[in-house]
Amino acid sequence: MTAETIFEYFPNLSINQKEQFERLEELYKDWNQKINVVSRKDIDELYLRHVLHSLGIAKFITFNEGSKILDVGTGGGFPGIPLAILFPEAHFTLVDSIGKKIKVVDEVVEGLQLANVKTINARVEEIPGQFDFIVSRAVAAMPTFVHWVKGKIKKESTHSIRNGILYLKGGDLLEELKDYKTAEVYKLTDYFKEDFFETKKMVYLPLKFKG
Ligand SMILES: C[S@@+](CC[C@H](N)C(=O)[O-])C[C@H]1O[C@@H](n2cnc3c(N)ncnc32)[C@H](O)[C@@H]1O
Repeated sequence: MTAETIFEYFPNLSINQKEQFERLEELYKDWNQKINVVSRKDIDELYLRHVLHSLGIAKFITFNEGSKILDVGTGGGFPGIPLAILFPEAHFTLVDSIGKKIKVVDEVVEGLQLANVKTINARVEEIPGQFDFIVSRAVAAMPTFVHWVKGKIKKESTHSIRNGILYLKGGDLLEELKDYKTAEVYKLTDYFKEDFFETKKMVYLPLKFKG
């Protein structure tokens, strides 16, 4: 898959956004050679496994101008970087506890001149601030994750849905979500036709969840 597929799924991109998506491959390849943060296979299929997967969140919600989004355990910048390209008017904070991962993210942010991204090298439990939405992929089981972030979600919403967590997850979520009656699960195959998404889901957990 190339950046062209991203443009087909998201047809209203500006020239600048298209260029940013196109540059991602080169930037990640360069930086991954110096500091290995993304597996070889994942780098070869960057647009499918990382970029399009991250953008599953954007098929569910459009982030407003000025809204504040926290990406917890961003690793090499996913889902935060693709979402920050797509929503240049929203503010993204990308946090990870591993310094070398944040170093790669910083280089990609600089390479793309992404003005709406701030990075923090810390455990999420330690950072201050409140956000409209918390996004994440593949970081911790839901109860642990909720425990980390529940004080970090703003009560007042500027979106048409309640503020909360948007979490990209795979596998059987029944057990993990059994205590979260308000959780909504979306299949990414409803948005994207590639086989890769067959096991991929997104969980929306609105504020005022139990946990
Ligand atoms: C499996 S990786 C996923 C990275 C990225 N979200 C992705 O999907 O490509 C999990 C990441 O979460 C980070 N992490 C785990 N616990 C964390 C915490 N409490 N605060 C911040 N980052 C954390 C790890 O350092 C690691 O980079």
